[in-house]
Amino acid sequence: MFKVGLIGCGNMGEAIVKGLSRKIKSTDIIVSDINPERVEYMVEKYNVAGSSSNRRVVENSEIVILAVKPKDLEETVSPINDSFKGKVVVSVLAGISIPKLKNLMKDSFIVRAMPNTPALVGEGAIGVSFENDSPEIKEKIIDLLSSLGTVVEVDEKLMDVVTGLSGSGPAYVFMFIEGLIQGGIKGGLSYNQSRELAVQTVLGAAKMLKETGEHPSILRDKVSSPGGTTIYALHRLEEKGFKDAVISAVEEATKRSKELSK
Ligand SMILES: NC(=O)C1=CN([C@@H]2O[C@H](COP(=O)(O)OP(=O)(O)OC[C@H]3O[C@@H](n4cnc5c(N)ncnc54)[C@H](O)[C@@H]3O)[C@@H](O)[C@H]2O)C=CC1
Ligand SMILES: O=C(O)[C@@H]1CCC=N1
Repeated sequence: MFKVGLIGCGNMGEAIVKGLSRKIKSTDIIVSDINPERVEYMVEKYNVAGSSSNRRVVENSEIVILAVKPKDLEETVSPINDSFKGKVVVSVLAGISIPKLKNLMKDSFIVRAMPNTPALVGEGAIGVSFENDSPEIKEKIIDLLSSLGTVVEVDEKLMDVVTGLSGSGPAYVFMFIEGLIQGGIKGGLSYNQSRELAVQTVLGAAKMLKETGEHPSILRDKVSSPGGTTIYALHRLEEKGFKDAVISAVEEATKRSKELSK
């Protein structure tokens, strides 16, 4: 019996497997995908077990992680729904509610998680909701998911916001970093110099927030010397509606997650 079976070896599935292999032996993980090349790649790269059969993955695993796209959920689960009996199923599918999952896999325990791709380097942000308050299962799943990064339990009603904030959030940060890099290049730095400086600036700022617990506005003020460069840049960002754009981005992704759940 494998500790974890994962169905769907795409971007998120790979990040999850990479993250989990920090906590459990890769030989305790089995994966499947309709694309045999993805299974082969995962077996080669992460030394996990692989199968062409979703049923085999489910029947031979204690915990089953679903990492297919929302549109593929029914065709993935319906043909093998009897195999989920007695299993703990962790779904990472955006917008798919616990009741909807329970309806498809009646005799299993449903966990809904919203990770993000930094799970690949063990620095993910993972929102998690449980179908009920079973302490044993909660402890086991939170311990397992903690290998992917920081786990935050939320009421399932807020899972769409988690998706909009941290599920999709890495993409917003990548776009911001791209802008920093292009700003550096515009000023004459090489791509590599700009990339190095931009990535470390974002990493450093996030680490400061994490370690000081300070409000972002306090740390932002500490950079803004009176009459200096930063306040001019911040004024420009306000003129361009930077913060409003970020808030709207989270709102739009949240809205889309709600639409996916219809
Ligand atoms: N990419 C991300 O940053 C995040 C994705 N998610 C969720 O993770 C899920 C997967 O997203 P991605 O990895 O980005 O998509 P993806 O398209 O990269 O991966 C999905 C995989 O599922 C496989 N698949 C499709 N139907 C299947 C079936 N019937 N049986 C077995 N495998 C099947 C596909 O071949 C593909 O490899 C989605 O539900 C998404 O909402 C959640 C958080 C973050
Ligand atoms: O874009 C998506 O639908 C998935 C869910 C959160 C991040 N990627």
